[in-house]
Amino acid sequence: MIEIKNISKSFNGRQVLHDISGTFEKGKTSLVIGASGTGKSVLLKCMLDLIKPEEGQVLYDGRRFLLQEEKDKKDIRREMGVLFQGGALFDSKTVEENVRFPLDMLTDMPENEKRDRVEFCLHRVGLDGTGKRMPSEISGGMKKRVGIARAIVMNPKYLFCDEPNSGLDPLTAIKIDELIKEITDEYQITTVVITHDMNSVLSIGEYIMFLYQGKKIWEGDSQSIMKTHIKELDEFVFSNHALRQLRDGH
Ligand SMILES: Nc1ncnc2c1ncn2[C@@H]1O[C@H](COP(=O)(O)OP(=O)(O)OP(=O)(O)O)[C@@H](O)[C@H]1O
Repeated sequence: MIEIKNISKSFNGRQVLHDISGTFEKGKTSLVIGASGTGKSVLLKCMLDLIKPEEGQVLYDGRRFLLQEEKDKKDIRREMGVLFQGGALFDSKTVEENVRFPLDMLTDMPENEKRDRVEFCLHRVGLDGTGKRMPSEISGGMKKRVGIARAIVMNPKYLFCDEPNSGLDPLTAIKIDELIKEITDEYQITTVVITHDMNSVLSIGEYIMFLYQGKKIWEGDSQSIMKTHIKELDEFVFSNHALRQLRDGH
């Protein structure tokens, strides 16, 4: 479980996050949604301690993460997997080398165990037999899968996915969503997904935090957000009437 408590952040005197609190539960896929520029990525970076908020704390299974000594953060950092926006693969490394990178950096696991773990993770994301290929030789959806394999290679307790569907066609996006949800459920990970994809809201949002202009204006599950906040979602998040069409069955 991840708890965020009263996170506030400003840049150059302009407040971009206002007193955000919420709880992301173990074994659930939680979404943070909102229009462009509303503070989703800044919130994620605060949770990862890549940006320092002026106020607030993040607790990982009760363990305070912000403002701790670096040595105290190390254990929690090793329990995190991150799927960065755009995948962030190393272009000069093969698929296999990309996935094993965290094992090389953070563990002294024997070579054969590393090989087995990489093979297992590639298998789990449906990429058997692609280990020797270069990122330039695989599709966008496959790159996301490699990113997911790398994010889970350390067997994380916490998984963060920043816009996992960006740049994907709708069908591939649904498959990536399903994979994230399956993995979350199977390994009982606490997963936080930043998205503006309405299909994700409908299909995988077990808990949704809805941000607007740096404030949390709503939280709950996908059923109730569809019932009670359709107008705000349409206007502030998607701006394209697509949700209304879905709701009305067009
Ligand atoms: N390092 C920074 N310095 C100054 N302002 C920043 C910085 N990072 C983000 N901001 C500002 O904070 C606000 C929130 O940005 P953020 O990237 O979190 O939005 P977002 O909701 O993730 O948007 P998008 O969906 O487009 O990625 C924006 O106004 C942005 O310009």
